[in-house]
Amino acid sequence: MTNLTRIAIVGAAGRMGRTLLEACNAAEGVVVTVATEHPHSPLVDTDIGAVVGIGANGVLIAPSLEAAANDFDVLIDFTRPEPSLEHLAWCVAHHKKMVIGTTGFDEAGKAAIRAASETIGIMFAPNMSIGVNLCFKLLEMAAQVLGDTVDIEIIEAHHRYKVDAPSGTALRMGEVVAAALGRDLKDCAVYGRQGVTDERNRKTIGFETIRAGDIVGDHTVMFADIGERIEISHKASSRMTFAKGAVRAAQWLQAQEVGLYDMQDVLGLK
Ligand SMILES: NC(=O)C1=CN([C@@H]2O[C@H](COP(=O)(O)OP(=O)(O)OC[C@H]3O[C@@H](n4cnc5c(N)ncnc54)[C@H](O)[C@@H]3O)[C@@H](O)[C@H]2O)C=CC1
Ligand SMILES: O=C(O)C1=N[C@H](C(=O)O)C[C@H](O)C1
Repeated sequence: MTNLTRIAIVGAAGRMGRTLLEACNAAEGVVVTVATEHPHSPLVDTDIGAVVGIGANGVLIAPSLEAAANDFDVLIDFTRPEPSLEHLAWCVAHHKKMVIGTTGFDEAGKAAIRAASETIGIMFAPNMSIGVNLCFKLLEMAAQVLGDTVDIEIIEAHHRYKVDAPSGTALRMGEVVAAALGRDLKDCAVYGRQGVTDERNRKTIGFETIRAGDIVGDHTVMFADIGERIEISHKASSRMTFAKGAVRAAQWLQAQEVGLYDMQDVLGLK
């Protein structure tokens, strides 16, 4: 009986894919046995270790998961919603466990993930850093103590290449705060402001998005009253914090039954 977890990384040449390979390489008990990229990528058929700069490891980048059914235990997916849902369907068909870090799913995509978790084990989280998941707990406490007396604003900043807004983490922060206040985020979210806005409605939760340069990922939730304000902030300075969390999640998920889990489950924060 071995504790080795064999990992497949899809989107392996992306920003997170590359960092995941480095994280797996540095971790004990995991080995990357499968790597894929978009079928039109010029990197298909090249060695992923050589691409990432950690030295050739004999794992060639494949254009799909088609030939990989017997070659890994847990799939890690940080791509885009559309390919993630294709990978999800493949994992259901082949009874493979899946860690999903992709953000930007619509309601139908999230429903597909929930449905798939009746057949396979899935760990789905918009942010896999320990710090952000601790912040979710702090936010819950802050919202419960401060109640409806404060104005709540969520400010996030990311690199120029990010394609979804607000970030998945910012939206989850909004959900956590809204739930603690007995609100539904769908009814109280305000995304940006412009022109004549009228005075602020204290029951709303505002979102502001910054896209600039190479910012890895900053999130601040502001609880502002008259006379004082509290800010809970997290700033990621390296993608390795997300990658280490994803690798930890894959090892944890290997031992779990069918079901839908998040990073709070992995970290024992529930
Ligand atoms: N949950 C978390 O902790 C984190 C989540 N993310 C999310 O992860 C996602 C990816 O982020 P990045 O790595 O920055 O993006 P990226 O654009 O650098 O990487 C995505 C990769 O997926 C590849 N890809 C696209 N279609 C594919 C297919 N059919 N098969 C295989 N590969 C395919 C692309 O070619 C690209 O290399 C985003 O949704 C982002 O928001 C990012 C960081 C942390
Ligand atoms: O796209 C990114 O880079 C990140 N995306 C995640 C999100 O949308 O919350 C997590 C992290 O902040 C980096």
